[in-house]
Amino acid sequence: MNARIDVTGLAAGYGGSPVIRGVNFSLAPGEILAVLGPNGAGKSTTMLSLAGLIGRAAGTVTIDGTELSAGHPRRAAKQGVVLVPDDRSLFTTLTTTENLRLAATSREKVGEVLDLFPRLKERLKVPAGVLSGGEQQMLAIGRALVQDPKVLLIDELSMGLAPVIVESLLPILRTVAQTGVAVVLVEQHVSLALRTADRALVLAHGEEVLAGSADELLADPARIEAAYMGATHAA
Ligand SMILES: Nc1ncnc2c1ncn2[C@@H]1O[C@H](COP(=O)(O)OP(=O)(O)OP(=O)(O)O)[C@@H](O)[C@H]1O
Repeated sequence: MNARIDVTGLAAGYGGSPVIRGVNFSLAPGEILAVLGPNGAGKSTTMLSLAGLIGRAAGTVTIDGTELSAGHPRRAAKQGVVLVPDDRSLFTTLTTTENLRLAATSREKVGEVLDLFPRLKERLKVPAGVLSGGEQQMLAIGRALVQDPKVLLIDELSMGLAPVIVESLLPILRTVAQTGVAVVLVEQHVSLALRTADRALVLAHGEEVLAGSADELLADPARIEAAYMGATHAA
């Protein structure tokens, strides 16, 4: 496979104690991977480590074959790995336009994002803090996309949103992937995530306990349930 991101034996944690161990996956341009697992499984820790916000205790990560800098969020972003964090991290007193322009690599990128999210075009002069939850999530994803990512990491897109809003946002990730971006999606809504993704991996207690194609896993909910309980399966 022509990997856009290749993660091998990733371990990371906080204050010297590893939380995740032995996480492996490869993703080609245009693919979507769902990272699933129960609370505390290490999903966010995986994302924070890939984005350089916490260090790497072990393992290698490459982007288009080049080693990704560890523990340096700005360098990771320059290499094309951009995170939409679960708290969305918007500048709430700045307007939609200002949030996008501050992050953008070019004006064209802002235009592309506004074409992807027409709703934001109607809210350009509104402070981010006044937007609805769904609009804030569009803006958070937009802020990541204007940085022209090769790998887009999205932590809990559905956080605090009504299922109907989540259902309307997830297909946009497929549109983004079709431009060649590899998308890694951490999600609590298992079936929504599997319907959006090409492949999935399930973490439990910081380790990979199940991996497979999204279609395969959707067809076999008992395997997912067992994995959530921490049982290990062959891929
Ligand atoms: N800043 C931190 N310092 C110390 N331990 C942390 C920190 N953040 C998370 N942890 C611990 O790391 C483990 C994994 O947490 P993480 O947030 O990665 O899990 P998660 O799978 O994303 O869970 P959730 O779905 O609840 O967000 C948990 O035991 C958590 O308490």
